[in-house]
Amino acid sequence: MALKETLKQKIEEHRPRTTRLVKEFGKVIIDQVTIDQCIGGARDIRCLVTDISYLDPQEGIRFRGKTIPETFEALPKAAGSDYPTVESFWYFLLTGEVPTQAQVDEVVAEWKVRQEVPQYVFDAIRALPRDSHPMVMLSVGILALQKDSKFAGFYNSGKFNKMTAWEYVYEDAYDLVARIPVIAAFIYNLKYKGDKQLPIDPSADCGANFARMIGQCKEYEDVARMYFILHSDHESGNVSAHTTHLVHSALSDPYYAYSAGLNGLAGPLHGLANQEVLDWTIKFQEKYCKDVEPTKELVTKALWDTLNAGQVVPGYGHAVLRKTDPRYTSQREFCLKTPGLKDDPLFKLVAMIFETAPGVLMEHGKAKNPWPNVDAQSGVIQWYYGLREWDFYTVLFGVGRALGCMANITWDRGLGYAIERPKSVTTPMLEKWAEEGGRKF
Ligand SMILES: CC(=O)SCCNC(=O)CCNC(=O)[C@H](O)C(C)(C)COP(=O)(O)OP(=O)(O)OC[C@H]1O[C@@H](n2cnc3c(N)ncnc32)[C@H](O)[C@@H]1OP(=O)(O)O
Ligand SMILES: O=C([O-])CC(=O)C(=O)O
Repeated sequence: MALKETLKQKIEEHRPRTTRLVKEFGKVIIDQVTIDQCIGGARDIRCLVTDISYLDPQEGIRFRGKTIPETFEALPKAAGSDYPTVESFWYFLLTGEVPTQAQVDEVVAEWKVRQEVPQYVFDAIRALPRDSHPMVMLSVGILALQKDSKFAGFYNSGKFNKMTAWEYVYEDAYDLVARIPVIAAFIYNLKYKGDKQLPIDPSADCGANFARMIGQCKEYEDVARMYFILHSDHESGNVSAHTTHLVHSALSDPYYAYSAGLNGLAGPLHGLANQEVLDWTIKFQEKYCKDVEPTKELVTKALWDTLNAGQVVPGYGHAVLRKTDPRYTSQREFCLKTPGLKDDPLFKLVAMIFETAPGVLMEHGKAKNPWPNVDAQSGVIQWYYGLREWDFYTVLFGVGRALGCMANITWDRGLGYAIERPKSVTTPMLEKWAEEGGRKF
C-alpha cells in the first residue's frame, strides 16, 4: 500500500483508542504537579501524548518502539550504503511500519516531485542581511512557504472538516520535509560559498542529494542520512517539538508551526548547543594547545573555568536523560569505525572531554545528568568532512527535526487533539497552597 493509504488506515484504526481513553477513562489520574515543577519548566509532568517516539531516561530514544541500532538495522538501506534513506525513515515514523523496498522507492519518487522550492522562498532569504544567523534564514524560508499551504487553503475553503483535516497537514508536512534540505543547502551556499548554488540531483535520495547540493564528498551522503535520522525526534516535550505542536494546536498550518519550532531549536540550551560545543572546543584548542597536546588536566581546568564563569558546559546534561545519549554513542561509533576520523585531533579531544566532563560535573554537583547529549558529538563529524562553519550546525539539526515534528502534527490532526492551553496560577496562590500543604480540591 502507498504511504498515504497506510497512514489513513493506521489513523482510522487508532481513533477509537483515543476516543475510548477520553470517554471512559478521562478522569483517571496519571500524574501530580508540584510547586517546583510549576516554577521549573514543567519538568517530568506527563501531559503530552505521542506514539512517534518515546524517551526513557536510562535507555534514551526509541523511534516507533525501536532503539537507534534497531532502527538502522530494520529499515531498507540506501543503494550501496549501510544507512537507511531518510525517505524510508519518514515512512516508518509516520506509519510505525518498516516499509518494503517497493514502498521506499515510491516515497523516494514522490519526494523528488515535492522537493522543488518556489523561487519566492529563495528571494525572501536573499533579501535578509547576509550576516543573519542561518537559523533566521531557515525559519524565514519555511515561513515563506506558508502562502501556498494546502492546510490553510482547506481551512479557508469553507469545507473544513475535522475528520479529513489531517490529509492537508500531511500534504504540507510532506512538502516541508522534502523541501527543507534544499532550502538548507541554498542557505549554506549563499552564506559560505559566495552564492554559488548547486542544482538538485534528480537521481539521488534525500541524504545523497543534500551532500551533493553542498558540494560534499560521497562519504558525506551517509553522514547526512545518519544525522537527519538521529536528530529527527525526541518525544514531544522538547522545545522544538513542543512548540511545533503548540502552534499547530491553534490550527496554524505546518509552516507557521515549524518556523516557530525552529526558533526554539535556535536556543543555546537546545539545538544551538551543537554550535556552542564546537566553539568551546576550538577555543580550548587555541587557548591551551598551541604548542602542547591536550591533556586531561588541561581539559579539567578549561571545564572548571567555564563552570566558575557561571556558564554551562555545552553538550552535557539533559532535562530527561540520565545516561549518555545513545545518539552521542551512535555518532561516536561512526567516528571510531571511520579511518581518519578516529585519529582526528578534534575527535580525540572530544573523546577526552567525554572522559573528563562527567567527573567534573558530578563534583560541581548541580547538573542532574553529567553525561553527554547528542550535541557533544555531532559537530566534530561535520568539522572532519570540511563543513566547518559551525553556526550552520543547528540548521542541519532543523532539517532532521522536521521529520519528527511533521510526523507528530500529522497525527495530532488525525487524532483531533485539542488546542493546547494549560492553566497558569499566581505566586500568592502558590504561597497559599504551600502554607496549606497543598491545593484543596
Ligand atoms: C538537543 C538538545 O536540546 S540536548 C541539550 C542541549 N543543551 C546543552 O547541551 C546545554 C548544556 N546543558 C544544559 O544547559 C542543561 O543540562 C539542559 C538545558 C540541557 C537541561 O536543563 P535542566 O533540565 O534544567 O538541567 P538540570 O535539572 O540538571 O539543572 C540543574 C542545574 O544544573 C545546571 N546544569 C545543567 N547542565 C549543566 C551543564 N552542562 N553545565 C553546567 N551546569 C549545568 C543547570 O544550569 C542548573 O543550574 P541552576 O540550578 O543554577 O539553574
Ligand atoms: O529532549 C530534549 O529536551 C532535548 C533533546 O535532546 C532533543 O530535543 O533532541
